[in-house]
Amino acid sequence: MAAFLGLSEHYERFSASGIAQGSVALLAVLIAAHLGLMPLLTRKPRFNPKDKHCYIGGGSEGLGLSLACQLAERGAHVTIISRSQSKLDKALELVKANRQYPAQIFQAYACDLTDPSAAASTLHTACRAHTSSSPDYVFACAGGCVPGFFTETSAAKHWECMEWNFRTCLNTVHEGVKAMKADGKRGGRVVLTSSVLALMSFAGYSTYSPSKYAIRGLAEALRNELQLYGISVHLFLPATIYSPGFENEQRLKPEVTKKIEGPDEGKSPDAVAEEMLKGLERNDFYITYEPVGHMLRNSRAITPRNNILFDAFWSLAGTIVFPIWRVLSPDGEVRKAARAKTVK
Ligand SMILES: NC(=O)C1=CN([C@@H]2O[C@H](COP(=O)(O)OP(=O)(O)OC[C@H]3O[C@@H](n4cnc5c(N)ncnc54)[C@H](OP(=O)(O)O)[C@@H]3O)[C@@H](O)[C@H]2O)C=CC1
Ligand SMILES: CCCCCCCCCCCCCCCC(=O)[C@@H](N)CO
Repeated sequence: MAAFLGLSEHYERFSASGIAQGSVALLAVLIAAHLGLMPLLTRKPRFNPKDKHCYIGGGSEGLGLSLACQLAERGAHVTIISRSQSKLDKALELVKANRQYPAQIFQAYACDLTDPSAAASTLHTACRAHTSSSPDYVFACAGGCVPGFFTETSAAKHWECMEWNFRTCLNTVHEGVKAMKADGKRGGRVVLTSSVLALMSFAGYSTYSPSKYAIRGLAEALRNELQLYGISVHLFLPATIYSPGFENEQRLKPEVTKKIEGPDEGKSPDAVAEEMLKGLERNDFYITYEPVGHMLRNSRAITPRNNILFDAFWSLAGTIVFPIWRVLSPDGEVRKAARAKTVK
């Protein structure tokens, strides 16, 4: 066909040229990146909580408490925060039961993390028991869900849910990162708890999903920016967790919402906390642990396409273009700035 069109000569010249060889090399790099080989080339410090100060916002129940116990079991110093002192007292006993060695420090502080100044003073107080004035790993787990139909939920309640999830996360992480930066601590980690409902949403979650999408947005910006200080950022995206919080939300949940999320099996807080730790060991940025999460993380989920054909093309183009651009521009520029120490 090419010969018929008189193109064979052009083809031979093209294939011998640097452009063709360069393209093949670029394609090979792309495929390697997509196979997940890039992390092998850019080695990050391994996640090991032993002897580390792990600071958990929302650690007296559910996911945060399970996480606190598992971190204690792995030899970490653990601080848990929540609003209610009575829940904290009970929780701290459970955390202490996982002690591995006498010098492990376990603390619990009552604080409403929606309040930025209370969040700040609590973090600094917790660090006083330690040699370093910043925690090593910060986990933002506080929050919850008030499902309901959009118009049947007051605008004030919508905003309250935003504060409950986004503000508690923001305040915890903001203070933790400022302290790490002031200490010049590298190798710190920040884990933001969002939900699979930050990758798709449907009826009943108009109060909740926006706050979880906001956390996802924060994680995206911080993953890039905190390379300035050598801090890794992770976004945890769990599906249903059978926690005390979930029992409350079930009482308010419209039937239609229950039907839609019916196929989701759900897991215990212990099992979900274990999945978070596995994700941290893999050094994943978006941590998902079941097929629904993996599919949502890699697709446009239930968002309708404008045009199936064009959108399939743009989807493929984006999958190729953005990972390259990320390395060259956002990550490249931030790392360059970090090396040049131009950032104050
Ligand atoms: N359960 C689920 O199906 C899912 C949950 N998630 C998310 O995972 C996280 C944990 O959920 P889950 O384990 O179910 O939650 P729980 O309600 O079981 O526990 C939440 C914890 O956060 C604390 N907390 C809540 N609000 C505040 C606040 N303002 N300041 C300080 N501490 C607070 C609670 O203590 P206290 O009340 O004493 O303050 C408690 O210790 C949440 O962010 C949730 O949105 C994500 C996906 C699914
Ligand atoms: C054949 C098709 C298979 C696809 C199945 C899709 C199942 C939908 C899963 C929705 C899961 C929603 C979890 C909500 C978690 C959460 O954040 C709330 N509980 C708030 O706390």
